[in-house]
This record gives sequence, structure tokens and C-alpha cells, in this order.
Amino acid sequence: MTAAVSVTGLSRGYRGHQALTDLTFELGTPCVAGLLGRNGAGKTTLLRILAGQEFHDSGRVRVFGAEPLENDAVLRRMILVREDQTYPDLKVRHVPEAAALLYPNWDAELARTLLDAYELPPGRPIKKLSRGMRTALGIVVGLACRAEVTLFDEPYAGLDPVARALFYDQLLADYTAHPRCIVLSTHLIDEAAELLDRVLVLDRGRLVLDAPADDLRGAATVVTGPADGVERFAAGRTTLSRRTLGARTTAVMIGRLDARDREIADHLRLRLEAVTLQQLAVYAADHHDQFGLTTARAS
Ligand SMILES: Nc1ncnc2c1ncn2[C@@H]1O[C@H](COP(=O)(O)OP(=O)(O)OP(=O)(O)O)[C@@H](O)[C@H]1O
Repeated sequence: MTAAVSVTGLSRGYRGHQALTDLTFELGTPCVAGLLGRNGAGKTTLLRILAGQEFHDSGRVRVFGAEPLENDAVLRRMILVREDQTYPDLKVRHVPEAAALLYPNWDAELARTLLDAYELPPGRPIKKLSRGMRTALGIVVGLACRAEVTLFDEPYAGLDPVARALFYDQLLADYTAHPRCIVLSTHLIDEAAELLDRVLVLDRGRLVLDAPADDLRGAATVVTGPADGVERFAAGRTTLSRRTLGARTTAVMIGRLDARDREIADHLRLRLEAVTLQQLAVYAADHHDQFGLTTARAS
């Protein structure tokens, strides 16, 4: 895998507030990476810096080996789709024409299909579209431009579940046919979980988790049952949280379980449930020192 994006020691502060602190990671291509984190964690700031739309204070950012800021050659190979995207005074039908001039890999056929699928009225001025329709238009451009580095910053605002499902399906289909480097910043982790092959979690501007999604699936388990059984099962394991209600305890434990562990759990009458990526991202933010997950690097 080639590194499409490479970030080393990246920091960005705003008047005394540190938005990003010493981030280091690489994204290979092809890959679909989920950029996760709570409000204000620094996701938009990071994506804007990657897209050459914002300065950083220190560290190094490279996209295809070059600094993206004010670098047209690099910027033509990437796109950042944002919720609050501003468009010039255009009608919907003008957007594909304009995008075709900007993006060398623009697929007019795919754009037509997506505009139809999202039922975007060609003659309507963009300013008069509903919030969800404007979001859908961003998705159309983001997918049909087939930029080698495609950054989606919360591409769901105002979209109903059907439209979101359409986005996931189209993203997966187009990525499979045209593999590239896609980054999705999202709060709806579990919805997008199946798409992701890499997970990055930011917490207060720091990268607290960077791992292949497959390594995270099954990396932690919710164990529920009689308190003494849970305690016995927990012995020797790293436990992230423990809650007891009456005679029942629920604990979250790190580490993969094998067949023998499952037998023991069964014997102790414990229920085991895999922790979802969404929950893992929350735990990673709160307990990243205990996670001990390997940091992924593009090779
Ligand atoms: N132009 C700016 N001036 C001052 N502070 C800023 C600016 N841009 C971002 N910040 C601050 O930097 C931090 C990170 O903001 P950012 O928008 O990157 O977070 P985010 O993870 O995208 O959040 P959300 O999920 O809410 O969109 C926040 O505390 C925000 O207030």
C-alpha cells in the first residue's frame, strides 16, 4: 500500500486553545478510514489542514508526498466535502458541469445516477435546496469526482436513514470499482462500521486510537451476569468499566475471547456481547492508556 496521506507531529492552536496536538499517522491507499471523535475533538480542523484549506502551526503534512497547502497539483487529486459547504449562485444542473472542469476523474454518468437517486431537482437553485438535499448534493460531488483522496466531513447532516443507506451503498460500490483513499468523519460509527477498514479516534485534539477496523472487532466484550461470576471471569483481564445493579454486574473487558473463555463464561452463566466500534471509540477516548492496540501504519 502506498501512503496517500502522511502526517507527522501535526499541531494547530487557536488563540491559546490547542485544537490538534502532535498527530502522527499515515493513510495508505486504497482504504476507507473512519475519523471519529466527540464534538470539538478536532476532526474538521484536521480534514481542513489535509485539504490545504487551513494552516498548521507545526509538524508536517504530505498528500502524495507533497505539502497540500496552495498546491494545485495535489488539490486536484483530492476533495473535502463538508456539511456547511458553500456553493456559488448555481442551479443543481450546473454543478456537474462545473465539477467536470475541476476534477479530472469526474464521472458524469455516476453523477446523473446519484442526482436521480437523491431526487435533486435540476432546475432548482442550490440556495433553495433543503438541508438534506444540499448534503446529498455534496455526496454526489464527493463520489462522482472520484478524487484519489476523498474526505467527507460528517456527510449525513439532514439526511434521512434511506438517503444515508443509499450513500453507504454507493460509496461501497464505487470504492470497490475504483479503490482510493476515503476518510469519513462521523458520529454514526456503527452505521458506517461495515465500510471501514481503518479507525482513527481523536480526543481533545490527540490521536488516541489508530487501528485496522478488523483488529477492533471483537477487541472488547461486555460481560453480564451474577456479580461473583463476572468477578471470577474478570480476574487477570483488563476491565474498562464495571457496573453493578442488584445481583447483576456488567463489565467491559479488553481482549479477544477464545473457545475456552466462552466455555468458562457459559459455565458461570455470563452473557457475552461484542463491544461495537461506536462504544470502542468512546472507551478509547476515556481509557486509551489501557487499550494497548497497535498503531496502524501504511506500508
Ligand atoms: N477558527 C477557529 N477559531 C477558534 N477556534 C476554533 C476554530 N476552528 C476550530 N476551533 C476550535 O478547535 C476545536 C476543534 O474544532 P473542530 O471543528 O475541528 O472539531 P470537530 O471534531 O470537527 O467537532 P464537531 O464534531 O463538533 O464538528 C474546537 O474547540 C473548536 O472550537
